[in-house]
Amino acid sequence: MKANETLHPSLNEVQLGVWRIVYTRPASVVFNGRLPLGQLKKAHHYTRTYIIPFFRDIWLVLGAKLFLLFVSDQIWTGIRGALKLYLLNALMKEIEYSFIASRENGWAISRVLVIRLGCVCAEGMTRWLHDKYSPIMRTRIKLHFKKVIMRAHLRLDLQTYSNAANRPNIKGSRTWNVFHDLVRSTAVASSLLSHIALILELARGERGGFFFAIICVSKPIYMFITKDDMWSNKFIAYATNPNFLRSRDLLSLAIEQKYKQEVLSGSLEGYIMNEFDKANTALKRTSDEFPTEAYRASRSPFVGICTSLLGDLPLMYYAVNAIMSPNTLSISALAIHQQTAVSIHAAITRITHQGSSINKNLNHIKSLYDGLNVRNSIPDGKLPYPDSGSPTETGMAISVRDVSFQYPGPSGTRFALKNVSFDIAASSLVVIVGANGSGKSSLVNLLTKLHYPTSGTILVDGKPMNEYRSRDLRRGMALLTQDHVLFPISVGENIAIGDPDCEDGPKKYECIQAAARLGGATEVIQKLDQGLEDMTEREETLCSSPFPLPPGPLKEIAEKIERYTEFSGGEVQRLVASRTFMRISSGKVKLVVADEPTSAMDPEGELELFEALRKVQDGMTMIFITHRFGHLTKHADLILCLKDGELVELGAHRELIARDGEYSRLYNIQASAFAEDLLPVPGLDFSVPRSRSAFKFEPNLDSES
Ligand SMILES: Nc1ncnc2c1ncn2[C@@H]1O[C@H](COP(=O)(O)OP(=O)(O)OP(=O)(O)O)[C@@H](O)[C@H]1O
Repeated sequence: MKANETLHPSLNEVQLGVWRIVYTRPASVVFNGRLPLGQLKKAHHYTRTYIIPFFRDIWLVLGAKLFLLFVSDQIWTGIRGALKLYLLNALMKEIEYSFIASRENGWAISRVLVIRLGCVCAEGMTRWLHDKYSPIMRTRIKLHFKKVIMRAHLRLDLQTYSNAANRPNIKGSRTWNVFHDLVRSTAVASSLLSHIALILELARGERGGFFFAIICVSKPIYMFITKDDMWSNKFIAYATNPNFLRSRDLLSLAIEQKYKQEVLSGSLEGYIMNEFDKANTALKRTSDEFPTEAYRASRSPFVGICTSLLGDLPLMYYAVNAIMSPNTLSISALAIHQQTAVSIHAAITRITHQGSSINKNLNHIKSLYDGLNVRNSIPDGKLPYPDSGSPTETGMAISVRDVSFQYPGPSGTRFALKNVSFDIAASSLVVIVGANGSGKSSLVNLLTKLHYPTSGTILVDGKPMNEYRSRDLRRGMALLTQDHVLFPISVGENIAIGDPDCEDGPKKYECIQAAARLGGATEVIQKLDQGLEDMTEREETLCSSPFPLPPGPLKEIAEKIERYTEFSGGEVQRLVASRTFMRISSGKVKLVVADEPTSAMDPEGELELFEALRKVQDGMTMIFITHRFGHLTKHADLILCLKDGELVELGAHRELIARDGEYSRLYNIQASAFAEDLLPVPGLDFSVPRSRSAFKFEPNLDSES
């Protein structure tokens, strides 16, 4: 936010040291004579749509017995404090009475003692039950909601998924905490109510007791009233001080690994330290404490002094009372009142904390259930693919009719594609070229139904794409991009997952080996300790003590557990390409799309991959995106040349060279750099450069044309 921007009337702002805090104004607490109907309606809607389904699901997962056990345990936890205080009060009174009256009072004391002991035993018993059954309940709830959340994530298409608001913003492990927190609110509420009941009960039995009770609860009430609104409302805090921001950036330059190489090679150590000192000197005495700390330091001492004085008020009252009219209040009453006041204070504090955590928890539940009901933005059809009308022996035929496309959300403000039309014949080899940002990837995202055109139509085998079942259509496609990654599973499964329907057995193993060969990954796998069984990177599994492990056998075990194989960018692309060949081996693929899948590969690997793909092309349409003009462009049946989201040229290589337009311009930029260095290579139907590190392109094409 800029300094001169005016603030919305619903917001307040305050500067604390280097931080600017903008927060929503607290809602008016003054009752204006009308029921806050809007709020009530909202609460009703929330309860019906989110809270009841959440608790119903948990009831079903836990079963009635465990559910009720948990809830009653929480209520008991809430009231047992007040009950114990009540019994303590009774006990102290009886003891006091026997002292003052110098009379034996054994029976009454024993009776109260036995009840209190029963209460303490019940407390121990419920704690044991809680410890025994909580892990069972926690596991059941977590597992159930993990599955629900996974399903909610998996069912969303890419276009819908890219909007973070459509994704459940909660982890399975968090659901237990949400449930626990919500039920704990009943414990806090019952604790507050039972302590209030206790203090009223105590007040009833003493002369002046009621006034004394009010004095005892004055501190928690005062703290509740003077509670700070800023942090309990929605707020943002952002650093505005340029010197603070600079010193923070310089710190990250010094300590973050990603900058290390450049800092070292540029000998920037001295510069960074000097600049850091300069920024800190310029910061002068402006506090860079975290906003909450800075706020605490900025508060007036008045509230703190009043709070402490109110805490001591019961003692003062008792002392004055003892001087003025002795014997009106008992010592035990003072102790119990004080203790009750402390408990009420604790309950009120917990209720205020609970308020913000309830809000957070309700938002988690909302995002969970909303996530389950989000409608995918890409329409799904009913037709199976390939349907009875599609030719079985040939690849996918595609027609793009006047398609324009704009990415959803704030980032997609301009059209990535504008009025694009073309036809791709079944089983043809198509290459898409164009400068960076010209719309190549966006186009294949539409052809593979990962995104959906803003306007226009795409026909697949003569029928609109959205008439087919998305799942079937995607099964008939294989997409290979430079961004594809290895999954956190074994290397073998990373390849096998290309054809998830392939049944385990020797045939599957052979298919994996063949796919690895075609993807150029055989050597990569041979280098691994456990071959196909090797694990790729995975989520951390090690849980160790918070102290750093000293060198020794324990550390060695920990290192072994954390070990996984790291692959270079080119090796990852070879393994991912193998996955695509595995997919192709399923026999269901009718369209292969490769979006610069060899960007990190060496020239030999790239050449082999393109050759392997062309060899298996039979019965499939293939679309390649490339910046490198050469083997692919020469053999392409159709080249689509994009510029600024528009299809500016289409045709075969020679036609486009002859046209002397955008394609020819891009081609000549590359060709001119290497044309003189090329020699024909025997055994290949096109020439490759003499040097393996040289950029490959197709020689003599101009002269041929
Ligand atoms: N997820 C996205 N959200 C919003 N805009 C996007 C998104 N992806 C791409 N764009 C925009 O769409 C336009 C076309 O991008 P696209 O990735 O299709 O180009 P490209 O030709 O594949 O580029 P490159 O050669 O660099 O891979 C660009 O202006 C880009 O900024």
